[in-house]
Amino acid sequence: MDLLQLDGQNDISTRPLVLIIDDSQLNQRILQALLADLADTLCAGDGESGLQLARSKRPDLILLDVEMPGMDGYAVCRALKDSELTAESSVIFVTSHNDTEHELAALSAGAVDFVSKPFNQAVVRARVQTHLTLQRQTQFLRGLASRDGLTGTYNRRYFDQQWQTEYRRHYRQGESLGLALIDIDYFKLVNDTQGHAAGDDVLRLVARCLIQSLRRPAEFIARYGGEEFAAVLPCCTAEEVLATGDWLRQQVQSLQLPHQSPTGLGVVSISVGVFAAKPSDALPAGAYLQAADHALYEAKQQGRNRVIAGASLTG
Ligand SMILES: Nc1nc2c(ncn2[C@@H]2O[C@H](COP(=O)(O)OP(=O)(O)OP(=O)(O)O)[C@@H](O)[C@H]2O)c(=O)[nH]1
Repeated sequence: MDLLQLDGQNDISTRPLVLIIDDSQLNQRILQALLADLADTLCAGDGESGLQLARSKRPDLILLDVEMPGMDGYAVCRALKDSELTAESSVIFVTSHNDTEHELAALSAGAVDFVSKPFNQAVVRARVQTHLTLQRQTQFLRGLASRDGLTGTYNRRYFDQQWQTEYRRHYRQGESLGLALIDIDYFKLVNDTQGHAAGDDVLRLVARCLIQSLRRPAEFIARYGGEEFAAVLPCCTAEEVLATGDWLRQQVQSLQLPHQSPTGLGVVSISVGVFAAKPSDALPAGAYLQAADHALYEAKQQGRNRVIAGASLTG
């Protein structure tokens, strides 16, 4: 299995989804029929319900009418582009206005294209097809840019961004957020005794095992440094983070990868430092990293192949 797809991210094999926001049911039906073989479609009859559907279904492309009761198409487009959840959906305006002024207004609101009504069906299909292809290519490149080339886990840059996002989300929702820092024990000895290529293989196998061992969809693994990984564990209590850390430790040990480490264990093992708490002003995002890192250091000091829970150094 491709590591890029192990956790369900960047899966470009599914059919694209197009959301049609138009107050005319006739237009909705015509567009749905027109796109039936290109994409799955969803319809909304006004801006507000269109926004709600866009947030929950994350369509690849949105065909957006301008004149609608309540929010007009430009306001809907700006709201889509302002939200992290919907900004990546491409928007094509489908409107009875066909002058330059409206075309410019559509593009400056964040749309990628503009089609005038009455529309030529072949042209609408061709434009939708073009933007779906571009959208898929962008998703694929974005996926590659956030991955570590050797192990297929998320990379440090993605971790740094996503950690801040998760921290803010948990702060708003008053939920406990968990973090595990994971380091392969005596990894230098793998390189020294078995060679650098074998070291790379161990990194790949441990990474794959960590990814496959996570059990909840929003959890993810990132390569944090050379032989160090981070597990981000949303909505996770102090008790749960300790249990997850130990589960990961057991899973790596059960791979039974041969290793002549001074522990005498004979197989590759990991040490894990964990920390979980509700975010607060006294506990900024960086404090979790400090606490988990300190705990990881303790796990190494106490003999490795173990999990230690950190205490907040600031709170
Ligand atoms: N093969 C390989 N080795 C790497 C990679 N990145 C870092 N390393 C090696 O990982 C080793 C890490 O060694 P140390 O930090 O000394 O720690 P350790 O041997 O794992 O020992 P402890 O962490 O104290 O248990 C170094 O020798 C690095 O060269 C990589 O991508 N591939």
